[in-house]
Order: sequence, then C-alpha cells, then structure tokens
Amino acid sequence: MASSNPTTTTSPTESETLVRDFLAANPALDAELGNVEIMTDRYTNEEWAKQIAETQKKVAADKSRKYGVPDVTTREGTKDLAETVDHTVLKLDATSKQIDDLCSEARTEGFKSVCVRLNYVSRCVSNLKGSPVVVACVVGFHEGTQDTYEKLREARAAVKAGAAELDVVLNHSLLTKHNPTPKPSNHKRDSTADTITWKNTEANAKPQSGNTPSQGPYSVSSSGGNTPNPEEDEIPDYSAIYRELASIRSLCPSPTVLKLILETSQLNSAQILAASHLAAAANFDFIKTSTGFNGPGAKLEDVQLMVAAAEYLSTKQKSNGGSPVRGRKMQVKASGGVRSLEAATQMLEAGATRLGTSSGLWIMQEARQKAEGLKRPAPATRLYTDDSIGGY
Ligand SMILES: O=C[C@H](O)COP(=O)(O)O
Repeated sequence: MASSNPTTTTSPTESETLVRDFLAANPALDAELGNVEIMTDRYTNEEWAKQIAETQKKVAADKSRKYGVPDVTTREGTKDLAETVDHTVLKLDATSKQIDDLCSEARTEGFKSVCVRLNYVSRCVSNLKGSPVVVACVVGFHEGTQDTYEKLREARAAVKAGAAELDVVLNHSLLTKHNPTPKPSNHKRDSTADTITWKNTEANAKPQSGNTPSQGPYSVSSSGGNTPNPEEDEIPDYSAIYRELASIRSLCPSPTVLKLILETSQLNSAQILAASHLAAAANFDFIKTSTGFNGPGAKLEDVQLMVAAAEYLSTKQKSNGGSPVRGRKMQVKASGGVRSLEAATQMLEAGATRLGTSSGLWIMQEARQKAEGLKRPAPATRLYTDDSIGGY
C-alpha cells in the first residue's frame, strides 16, 4: 500500500498518481514494497526555480581544493582505488563472453561494481554470487528521454533481477531546450554502436558561443551569446524532472543506490547545478557526469562543481530546518573518458568518490606498475649497486 508525505492539497499530485498507477499495474510489487512512501510534488515550478536560483548563486567550483587519494604504492591504497571503480561495459554489441570476463575481472581486482545494461543484470548477479562486487544497471540509457513510466519499468526490472545500484540518465533535454548550450566536442569512440551515437551527437550539436561560465554564480539565463531562443525566458520544467526522480526513488527505496547521470557535456554550469539540486531533493545517492556515449565525458571542472554542489546541498537542509533539500551528502561519480591512472587520480582529487570506466583493468595495471617502480629492489636482484665491489 502506498502512502504519501503530508501535503496541503487534497487531490493526488501527479507524482502520487504516477506511482499509484504503477503499483496498481504491478500488484506483486505493491505487496513486496509494502508501505511505499511516495515523494510528492513538493513545490511549484516557480518555487523550484527560486530555490535553484539560490543554489546557482551560492555554489562555485573550488578549483584549489584537493581531496585525499589512495596511495597506490601500497597494497591498501591499490585496494582502495579498486573499490572506487564501477567496471563498465555498456556497448550495445557486448557479448555474453565479454560480460562474463567483466565479472571475473571485477572479482579479481576487487572493483566496487560491474555496470551493465538491463539484459545482462541477472547474468552478472549469478556470476558474482558470493563476492562483494555489486551489479549496477543503467536506466534510460543513453538519451534519458524515455518517458517516466518506461524508466520506472526498467528500474524495477533491474532491481528485481538483482541490481543494487541504478545509474539513471537525466532527461537533460528538459533543461537544455530552454538554454541550449552544447560544449565543444572532441570525443571519438570506436565500436559501431558508439559511432552511431557519436554521429547523433554531432548532428544534434548547435553552435557554441561563449556560453559556459567557468565559475559561479551561475544563472539559468547566463547562456549569453546564443542565437535568441524564443523559450529563453521560460522556466525549464523542473517539476517534471523532480517528479521523475522522486517516483524512481519512491519505487526503488534505499538500500538501492541511485545515481543520476547528468550528461554534463550537454549542460552549462547553471544546468548542472539545477540537476544536482533536483537529484538531492529526490534523495539520490550520487550525481554522475556522463554516459560516455554523448559528447566528451567527465571534465575536471564539472566534477569540481558537482562536488561543491553536493556539499552545499547537504548543509542547506541543516541550516533551514529540514527543507527544501536534505542532510545526506550526495557523492559524485566521474565517468566517461577516464582511461588512465592520472585521469582517475585527478577525478578523485577533485572529490569524486566513484569512477565509471571501461578502462579499469588498465588503470589498475598502471597503479601496480607505479607501486613496483617505486619499490626498492629486493636484495637478490641488486639492480643498481653491488656492495661487494664497493661504491658510494
Ligand atoms: O559510465 C560509464 C561510461 O560509459 C564509461 O565510459 P568509458 O568507456 O569512456 O570509460
């Protein structure tokens, strides 16, 4: 049975209707979830806009702040690094063999998770039985524009199949159609599926012109320089975004870990902050940069901004008596194009706590090489000096 948060309205809100309809169509789920707490539409679009404007005004990326990173010259540090990695294969043409290899590599390396599409979740769950590696599944991949009901169906199917974490693609078009601000693209992929999506990205790209402020405060209308957009002064449909996120959270309660993929390459800083605000309000656990299939992946400045946003949004609730966001701090996952130990280290230094990468094996290999390179040679090898013949 579903119950909702206290609300001043008597008729059900759109979120309530959506979740109740979903449960009515899935009675087994309704019984399984028991007393679902529906996160209702808490604010009007104008109220969201006001709150988001405040976040945009207050939050700026702190480029000088460096977070501690695992010391990969130690065994413990290498283990810690591995535990940040979501070992990822999301190609449409991935084979069962590749998925099986992904799982056994994740077990061997001690990665946090394997991140796959829905069709491979149960295979991974059975491969990883008895290991601490969890299964993460993407939802709404990779465009994010599927309708909410479809995303709910996908999310629930993934949880039913055993996924512990869901990486949900934001419907970023709801933000960008008001202030389209594509960023420059120099991303190249190699598989056939990737090439197709890359072509789509290029086809959809609009001219870029001085539209991405590198530091706050950021406002939604800060896109200056674009061709005038008839919708420029309208407020993006924040309510629709929140409704989608909140209904996914309502039907996939904790301990399911929810990550929101913002697709930062498609957003300006103001839009990144708006999405972060709504993710926090809907109790998501992570904000994540990229799908890896649409424009460039994780950029340092975006990770820095998201980390600052997560920090601000977590303290905001404490300071204003419980509303409007929350007290638990979201984490940040850097994903897309993280292909080397150096890139991984930079993202962690910027405050990311999770890395989504298809290059996890290579990154670990580099970490081991670094550890070995710095180790003093064992006495038997005596590579650099020979005490028997004297020397300094
Ligand atoms: O979330 C994960 C990304 O799809 C991985 O992207 P990548 O292949 O560039 O590492």
